Amino acid sequence: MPQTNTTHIPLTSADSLSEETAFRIFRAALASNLPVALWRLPGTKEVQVLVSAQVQQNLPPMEGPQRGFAFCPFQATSSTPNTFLPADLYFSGKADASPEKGETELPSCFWAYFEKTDEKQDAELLWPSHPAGPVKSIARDAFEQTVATAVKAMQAGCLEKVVLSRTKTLPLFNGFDLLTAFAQLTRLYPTAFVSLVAIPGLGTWLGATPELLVQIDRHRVFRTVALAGTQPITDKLTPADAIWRQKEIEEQALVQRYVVSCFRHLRLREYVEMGPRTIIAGNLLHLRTDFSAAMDEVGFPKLGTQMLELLHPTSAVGGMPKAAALQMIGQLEVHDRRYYSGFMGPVQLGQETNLFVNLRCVELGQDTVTAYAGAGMTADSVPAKEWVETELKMQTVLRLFQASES
Ligand SMILES: C=C(O[C@@H]1C=C(C(=O)O)C=C[C@H]1O)C(=O)O
Repeated sequence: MPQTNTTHIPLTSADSLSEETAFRIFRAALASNLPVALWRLPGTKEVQVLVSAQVQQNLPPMEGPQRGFAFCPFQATSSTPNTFLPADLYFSGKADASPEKGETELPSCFWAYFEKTDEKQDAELLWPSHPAGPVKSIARDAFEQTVATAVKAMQAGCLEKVVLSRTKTLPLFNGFDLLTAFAQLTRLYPTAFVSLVAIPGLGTWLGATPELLVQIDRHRVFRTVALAGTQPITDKLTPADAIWRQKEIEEQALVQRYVVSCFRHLRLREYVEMGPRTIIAGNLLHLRTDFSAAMDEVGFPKLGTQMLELLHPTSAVGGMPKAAALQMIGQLEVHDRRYYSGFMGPVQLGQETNLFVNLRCVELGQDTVTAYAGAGMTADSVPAKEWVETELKMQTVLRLFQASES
């Protein structure tokens, strides 16, 4: 079992045994070059894992019957396609559960590695990376100039909000261990969706996101959120004491209105809206409005699939109006976002679908780690503050790579 130095939630021995089974499955999938997803849902302890014999490029309906894991980019291209990993092997991480097989048999080499990995835990894991290598990064001055350009466009009334992102690539430190990093994130961020996805030819992504995109629970209740507005947590500040500036209130209200516009588009009125309230996400506070609708009662049995199509990319990662914001992102960002600010998560596993926006994440190269983070800009944005905000967001995961930064 990998050593972790952050143990906020003590694991019982049954938990650590099933975590170890999930990790063994993950290692065997990497060794046999198979697509694999490992995750821990917010507020739960179980580490779940899924392996596929091969990936599909079309997403099935989110309401079933197909079970699997969706992994989709910000914008699909030939080098970053939408992917769906069918659940050819799924382990729920529950203490009394055993791995369940799906439709397609995994190759025998997977089972050979699965038996073997027990003794060879320390063998170095080789994970897939994107064939084009790390994306471009931007220097502070240039980023701030870019923000200033966007602010001018918003002051001129061309658009209301745009989310601009940047990246930072560091060399990986000696002795970096992928599964230890995953385990550390699960302990550090009990309310985040913690994930590690490795897909041959596409790359390996690790993250702890606070943002739900689409949930369909076992009672067929649909949920989504409008998350935006950011401030750092300080020692004295509890969510109840947080004071928000007009800029953040407006920024979050734009996302909230965007979600409402998606419901309106479907002519659905009977949804429940709660908030906004302040929530904690690692070292940051955000404003969040929660939405829900009982799909069958409101006469929208496919609401999850329909809303997913309308929501992504939300104005929490794109902007408002959407088309103008996406165009500006294409013009001003120097990197391809790949799977950052896309969405991912289990589909119809444990009778639920849970898709999250891929934020607070890093992409792993063979000997590099690239963090991605963005911030919502409005006409009132101050470039230097937006740089700091993206730095803080990157720290959510990059703090595990501190040895890389020295
Ligand atoms: C874009 C990111 O986060 C999003 C943008 C936020 C903001 O602009 O305040 C807050 C939360 C997220 O919806 C990111 O983490 O990279």
